[in-house]
Amino acid sequence: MSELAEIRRQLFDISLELGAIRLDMNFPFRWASGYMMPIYNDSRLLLSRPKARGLIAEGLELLLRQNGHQQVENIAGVATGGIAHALLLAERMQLPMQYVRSETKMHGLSHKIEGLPGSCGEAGYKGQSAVVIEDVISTGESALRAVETVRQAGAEVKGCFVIYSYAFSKAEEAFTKAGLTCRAILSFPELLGHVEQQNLFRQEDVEQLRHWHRQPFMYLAE
Ligand SMILES: O=P(O)(O)OC[C@H]1O[C@H](OP(=O)(O)OP(=O)(O)O)[C@H](O)[C@@H]1O
Ligand SMILES: O=C(O)c1cc(=O)[nH]c(=O)[nH]1
Repeated sequence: MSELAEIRRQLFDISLELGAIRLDMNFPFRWASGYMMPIYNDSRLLLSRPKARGLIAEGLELLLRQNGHQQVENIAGVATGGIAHALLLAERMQLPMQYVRSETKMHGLSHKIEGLPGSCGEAGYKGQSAVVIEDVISTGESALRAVETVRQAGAEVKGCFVIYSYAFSKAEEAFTKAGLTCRAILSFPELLGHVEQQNLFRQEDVEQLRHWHRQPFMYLAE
């Protein structure tokens, strides 16, 4: 088993043990995008386990290396879900870290990006490279908004790296349009493989989820 596959296996095990991944076909969860969906992954729960924190830092660094970005100069987390994960990676790689708010702060120093030294003006990154770290990718809108903010602040964004992605084609197309790759340690199709192999969900739930994933944005319209 590759190093990343082993990290993936352990992170799925911990997520399922913690109850971070929840299914409810009858009372769906409201997502940030407003859609009501039958599954929710609270990846923030992983932060409660030192073991998971280590695996996340290792997994993100491996993904960066696999994609040739080990020389990146900045790690930027998407607020709020991506902040802690970005910090874990920045600490491991001993790199500067920032986080990107969804809205500009309306008091204090009026920042949208926190952690940039100097005036944090439009060109705060001064042409340096950055990667954007997010916890979950559903539609990809939150991460791509942060990418745009980091670009506007003068960074060359090398890619987006995340803990868990639903791997929807809608998100993949949005990243392609933004000229960016998004790589995840864990994905929904891998989750289904993991739970099926270990018989962790009822087979009818697995089938329903597989069906849902083909046309997720039609879920309640069916
Ligand atoms: O790909 P998307 O469709 O944008 O959805 C994913 C986003 O949703 C969640 O954030 P949420 O807005 O719930 O806030 P939080 O990070 O502050 O918990 C998650 O942390 C991602 O940022
Ligand atoms: O799209 C979302 O809001 C979302 C989905 C999910 O599974 N987990 C999460 O934290 N956010």
